[in-house]
Amino acid sequence: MSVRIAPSVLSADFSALGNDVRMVADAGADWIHVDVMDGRFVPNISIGLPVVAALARISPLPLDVHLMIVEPEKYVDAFVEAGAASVSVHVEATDHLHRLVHRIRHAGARPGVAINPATPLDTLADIAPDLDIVILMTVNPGFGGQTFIERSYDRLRRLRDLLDRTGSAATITVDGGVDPARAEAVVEAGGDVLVAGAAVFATPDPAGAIAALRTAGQRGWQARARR
Ligand SMILES: O=C(CO)[C@@H](O)[C@H](O)COP(=O)(O)O
Ligand SMILES: [Co+2]
Repeated sequence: MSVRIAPSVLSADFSALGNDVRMVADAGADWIHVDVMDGRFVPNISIGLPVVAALARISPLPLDVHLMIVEPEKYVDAFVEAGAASVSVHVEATDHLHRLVHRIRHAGARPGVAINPATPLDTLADIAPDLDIVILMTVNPGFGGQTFIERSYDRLRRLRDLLDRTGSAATITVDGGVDPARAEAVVEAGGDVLVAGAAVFATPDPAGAIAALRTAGQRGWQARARR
């Protein structure tokens, strides 16, 4: 196992989404991260079910769907049906996280939980063993291209400890403001999957950015293994 790279199509060219997905797949990305925003849980509206279904038809890579929506219980089955390989819901968006996580798995996708920068990590302690993915938000959700919140390194280390302590095999996805300059430290602190939107799609050389994320991430992975 090694670091995985998940470009976020939030910063892709929406008029040529299929091309952008194929381009990052050819460049060696591992997952396609799809940010679904409803204008209520977050102050932005992005894409929804028809786009996920269309991407699922053409994507050579698994779709990692990040739901930033209220009442996610109304929609998780539909996103799995649309072709999501993993579906993550926000811990802040539901009162019935255990039921929802198991519903996602029962529907046939890998369940994940995303957590905002100000939410105590301990909220995850009792659900962690049931998760495949924890998305640690390193910006406030809602927009691509924001600056990584520095305090996230400490949260990453504490989340890694929490997963070890609770016997959880979940991977940690680091989401927001990740770029090649931060990738090594982010992985060394506990990240397994690097989401990158602007750092991939808002550069003139997306393939080079993916390679740089992987090289730096691998260094962090090795440093973590040595500890
Ligand atoms: O979920 C989100 C934002 O809410 C992210 O997935 C962003 O889309 C990542 O974009 P960058 O910060 O890497 O530009
Ligand atoms: Co996201």
